[in-house]
Amino acid sequence: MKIFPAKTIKEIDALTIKNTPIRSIDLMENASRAFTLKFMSLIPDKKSKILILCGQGNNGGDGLAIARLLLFYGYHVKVVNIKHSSSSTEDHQINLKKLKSIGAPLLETNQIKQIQKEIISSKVIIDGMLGSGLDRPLKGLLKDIVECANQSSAIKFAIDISTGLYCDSPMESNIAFKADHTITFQIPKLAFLLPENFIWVGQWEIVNIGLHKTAIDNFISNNYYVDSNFIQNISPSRSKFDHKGTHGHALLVAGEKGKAGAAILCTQACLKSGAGLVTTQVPSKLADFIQLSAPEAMVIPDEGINIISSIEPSDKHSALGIGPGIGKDAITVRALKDLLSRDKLPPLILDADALNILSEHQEILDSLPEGSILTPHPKEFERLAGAWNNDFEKLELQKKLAKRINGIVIVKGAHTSIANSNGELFFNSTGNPGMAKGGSGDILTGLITGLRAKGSSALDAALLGVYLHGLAGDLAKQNLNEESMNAGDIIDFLSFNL
Ligand SMILES: NC(=O)C1=CN([C@@H]2O[C@H](COP(=O)(O)OP(=O)(O)OC[C@H]3O[C@@H](n4cnc5c(N)ncnc54)[C@H](OP(=O)(O)O)[C@@H]3O)[C@@H](O)[C@H]2O)[C@H](O)CC1
Ligand SMILES: [K+]
Repeated sequence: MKIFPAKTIKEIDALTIKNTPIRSIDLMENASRAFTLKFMSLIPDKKSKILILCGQGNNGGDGLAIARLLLFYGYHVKVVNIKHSSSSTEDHQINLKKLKSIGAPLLETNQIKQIQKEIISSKVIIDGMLGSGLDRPLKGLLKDIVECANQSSAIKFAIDISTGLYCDSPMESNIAFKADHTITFQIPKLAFLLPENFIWVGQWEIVNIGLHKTAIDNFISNNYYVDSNFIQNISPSRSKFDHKGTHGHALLVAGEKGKAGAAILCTQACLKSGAGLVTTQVPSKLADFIQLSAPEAMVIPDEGINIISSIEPSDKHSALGIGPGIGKDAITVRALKDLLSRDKLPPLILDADALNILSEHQEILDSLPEGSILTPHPKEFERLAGAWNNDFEKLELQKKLAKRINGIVIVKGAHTSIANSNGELFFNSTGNPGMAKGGSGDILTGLITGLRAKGSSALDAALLGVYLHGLAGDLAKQNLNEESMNAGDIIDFLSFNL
């Protein structure tokens, strides 16, 4: 699914109105109906007082239409038409007229005191003040209203996007409506995918409003939201006469004394990727643990008893994953440097301590072969790429690093982002906070290495690996809950059943 900036959404709107064809007021009605149905599924209680705060633009027009629909369904609604501007849009005016014609409880004012009184007495607040048309920081009346609403304990919903939040650029002032839920229209907004905006966005969901498909297809975007439809197009398949030799041979280099678990989890996850063969190289002391915990895998005991001392893939290895639990001993650093000085290498996946070694020896970053995949968590990413002032800047650093290595950079977290060297960004839709535990990253590395070994391109292996890893985490959560699920449980649920 493409992610578009506010400006493009406006253009898609206009093309939808022209080509569907549909009147602009009917598109607003579609959007308002879609919001209302989703809202009703989340708030079935019709007795609690719902306050709808409406601005003078089309976001406010949506708010007025939603009020009419909720009243129709028997909800207890009060509407405030906030007179923050002397003019309002045409569709706003039409919906205001309709609302008045049914005698809806309506307050039209620019008096903060009156609005405060309504906020204090409401159990649910719906924000229809400003949407994607925001073009300057909040101040004056709207700022006061947002501050007052944020102090209320009411459940808060944003129509399309919270008032005060830009769709695709950083906030200039640190104030926006603090939504618990955002119900957005058809196109995900970049702002929703960034950790710093979680306090304003809350849980967010997309509803379809009937935007013109060709218009969406024709606009180019560099940002994508990776959902199950997206993944279905890149999922690998097997054919009848395949054998283990046709599905690649993954080599993993992992573990040091005290970190056998990282190597075990990585190996077990790699075995779930569908790769034909999996070999894990570990310090010799750990070899038996791998053999016992992953009998399907082969093991190469390193000459180092407790550390990795050399990394020597052969022609038969079709991908090489390095890093989980390897430590940063000088001998291991040497082994990684020697590896990267070779002419011919299998596709690489680098994680954990391999990344920390790269951070401390930035010169070897430039010797990574084309198509390498780096999988840092935010702290590892900061060590590699430097600090950022806001999450938009972080995305720029991520794209820059992907370009520098001519490969893929995966920054892990909620909505893990994946950058390629063409300046494209992909945001994952699966996963949950229960996965933020030791070992989770080792599993991702094993899985992506296996997918790469099987023949997926670097980008596809990254997208598929991150998506399936998150999906398995979501299944583990369903069965065990976020607190009690362990990283190892994710492996049990790894599956290509989308
Ligand atoms: N395709 C869709 O997604 C559809 C979305 N819909 C809804 O429409 C809004 C966008 O509506 P729009 O009228 O373009 O914009 P807003 O309602 O967000 O803003 C209106 C005007 O408010 C002024 N403005 C901007 N920033 C501020 C501010 N900080 N303080 C005060 N006022 C502000 C500005 O006008 P000015 O004349 O004052 O400059 C804006 O133009 C979208 O979010 C959806 O909710 C449609 O209903 C259906 C299709
Ligand atoms: K809003």
